[in-house]
Amino acid sequence: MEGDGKESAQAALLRVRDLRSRIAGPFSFDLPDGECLAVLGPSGCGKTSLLRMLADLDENSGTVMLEGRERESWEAPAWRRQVAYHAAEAAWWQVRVDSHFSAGSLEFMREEVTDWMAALRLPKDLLSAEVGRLSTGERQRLALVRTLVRTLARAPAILLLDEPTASLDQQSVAGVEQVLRYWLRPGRGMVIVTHSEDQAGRMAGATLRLGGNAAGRHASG
Ligand SMILES: Nc1ncnc2c1ncn2[C@@H]1O[C@H](COP(=O)(O)OP(=O)(O)OP(=O)(O)O)[C@@H](O)[C@H]1O
Repeated sequence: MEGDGKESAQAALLRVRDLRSRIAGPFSFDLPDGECLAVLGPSGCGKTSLLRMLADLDENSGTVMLEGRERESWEAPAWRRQVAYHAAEAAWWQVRVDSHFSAGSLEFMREEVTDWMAALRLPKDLLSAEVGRLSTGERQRLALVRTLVRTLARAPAILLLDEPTASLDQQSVAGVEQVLRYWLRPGRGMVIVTHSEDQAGRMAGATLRLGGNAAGRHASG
């Protein structure tokens, strides 16, 4: 995996060149099909900004291509369905957990959701629980289930994960990583922001290290 205009040996699922906003970048890298890129760097260096630009949630310039197709040729809602941003702190706006899933999706994806809940060490009845009674860690893991359900029927699909295990215990971290590894397969790619070198080593084929001034550059394998 590399940036800087050179062709990567493996076809890039996501290609990023000179992506920047007024606060972060420029960023250039290739994400090969079926791979995970870890983004590391000190607080405030622009990691969240990078993910939000990739998802086209914040104003940005530069080139982003998915499967060789420029982002500008996608309708914005279609792009955000294929390139899903998973925030460090997910928003919950309904009383019950299951009200946050689109109609029928939990039933349709029952098998996968059951597997994920088990791997994430979440009792199945939490899906019908009230959000207000959940612990922080339960909310965090349920938010991941929500994001995964959103992406499951998409191809290609990119998952942009902002510190998905930030406040979790070791067993829950292992569960999240297991679920993410299961999710990653041909036609999919993942960018994970983490403060853990160990997690980057376990999850990612390449690492993008950002400097301290929101100016990061190229991925190194
Ligand atoms: N809307 C905004 N307007 C101005 N500055 C912003 C805005 N959003 C973020 N910033 C600044 O841009 C820089 C990068 O923020 P960003 O959230 O991307 O950092 P980060 O690397 O994800 O940090 P952390 O590890 O603490 O989550 C920070 O200095 C932040 O204060």
